[in-house]
Amino acid sequence: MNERHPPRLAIRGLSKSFGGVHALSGADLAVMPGEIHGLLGKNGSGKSTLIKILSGFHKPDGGALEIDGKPVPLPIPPGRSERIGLSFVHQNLGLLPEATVLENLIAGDHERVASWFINWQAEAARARRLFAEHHLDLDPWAAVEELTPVQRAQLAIIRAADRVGSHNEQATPGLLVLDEPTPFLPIEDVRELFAMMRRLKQSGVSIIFVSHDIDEVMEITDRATVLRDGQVIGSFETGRTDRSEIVAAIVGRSMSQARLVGDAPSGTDAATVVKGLRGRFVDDLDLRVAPGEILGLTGLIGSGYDEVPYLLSGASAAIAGTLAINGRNHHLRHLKPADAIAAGIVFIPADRQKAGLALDLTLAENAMLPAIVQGDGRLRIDHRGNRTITAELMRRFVVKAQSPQQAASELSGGNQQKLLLAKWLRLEPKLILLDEPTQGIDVGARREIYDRLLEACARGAAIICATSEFEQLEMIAHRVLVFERGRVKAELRGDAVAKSSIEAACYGESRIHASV
Ligand SMILES: Nc1ncnc2c1ncn2[C@@H]1O[C@H](COP(=O)(O)OP(=O)(O)OP(=O)(O)O)[C@@H](O)[C@H]1O
Repeated sequence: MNERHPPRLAIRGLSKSFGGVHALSGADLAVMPGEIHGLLGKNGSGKSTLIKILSGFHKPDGGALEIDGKPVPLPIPPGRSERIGLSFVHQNLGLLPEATVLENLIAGDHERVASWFINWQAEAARARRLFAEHHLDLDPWAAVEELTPVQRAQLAIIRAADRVGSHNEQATPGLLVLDEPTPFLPIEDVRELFAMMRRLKQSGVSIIFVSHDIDEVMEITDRATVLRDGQVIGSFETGRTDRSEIVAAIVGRSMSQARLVGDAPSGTDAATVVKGLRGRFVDDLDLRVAPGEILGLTGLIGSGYDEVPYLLSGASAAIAGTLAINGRNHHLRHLKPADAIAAGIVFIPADRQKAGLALDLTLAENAMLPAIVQGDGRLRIDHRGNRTITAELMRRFVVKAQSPQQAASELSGGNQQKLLLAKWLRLEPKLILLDEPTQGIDVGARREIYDRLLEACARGAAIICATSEFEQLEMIAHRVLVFERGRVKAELRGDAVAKSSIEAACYGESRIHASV
């Protein structure tokens, strides 16, 4: 980080309202050359709004921007970002899966593809040099859909760095904005990305790293800025700041990370029982979960734990296996999602935008959908009643939105996730299947989600939660199954459900059954 230069990026008094909502109020932010700067804040705190102003998507109501000490007029015209030294990698990475690595690298780079003729061999040689410089093992001719998730993230980041490096009119290495690039990546891959970010930093690139993962922010950033309700609460040197201080700044109060559940409920009379489950990754799995119990499933990537909720809900076809719930036995090969819902099973997938919500519909319409599926097929919709119920769900699940009639697409990512949970828990299901339930949810709202899940348990629901977040399991799981190669490698219960022992079980070699 170079302290003598003017900030790579300086924002002063940036504001933006949507209707009556102050998404951003007078926000200040400074990022130095070669600095990795975290941007933290609760769901709906204004992070995306700030970034969308920088990318030229939103026109701010007021505020000033300087890059490398020079004023830049706002709004930024669409398509100008790279020329002023800014480049963006959003969570979906913006890659074309069917195209090659090389095509993705130059797609949309108008200066490179403006001529009549693209010299593919020369472009491939250039790409190879670029990848070698950044220690990346990428084949320019490989299809992006064949890359691993971390390679895709690396490609998106290197493309952004390359663009800003070559098009920036100020000839500096520029600033990259990485908007939650890691949530679907396992820890080993996150480390690989961090190594790449450190190398970019060494070459003078500045990075804004948006994340809900406080541990990641503490590990990779030099400083971090916290937004709350559209206002900057403060900027911290992460190496010198306590984690709990940052959490308190995010949520506005101190938060305990203590375990929220006690012993698993006793008595298994009415348990959900799965036998002989086989899928693409899961191999001959037996499990049972009692009413009122939260069973966590975890493991390293590819271990198969995250396939289980899809197989038990009919979202993916099982090869074999049975599920007994409520005294009825279901053959999982033939189970359809509608059968699962009728049997009292709900599934909340990780990919809320593609698989969870109808983004063009309103919040109330989204909240109503499961009730239609569950109903008798006759469409008698009580819109007014539904709006009232939705308003109540919004209050209970702390969904920050203007009204039940707002489009789901206008909600911040975390608020979309809370809406998704509200919509399914409204059915008071017997078995709740979750895949990464708090992805993109801020630390304060997580606690509220956990409380809603614990309420569902108290009512007698059983929960199966697949997650790579060990801390989450420590807080809410009565019992944890750790997977390896599609099979259960370790079972942890009671006080043995701790972040450290889950980590040890994932990375350890032997089969362990720890319980207290
Ligand atoms: N296009 C829009 N129309 C109306 N309101 C909006 C729009 N975009 C954002 N908002 C509102 O502005 C506020 C800030 O939202 P923003 O998306 O910036 O939050 P965020 O910090 O990125 O949240 P998350 O972590 O959940 O993604 C929220 O109250 C959101 O509902």
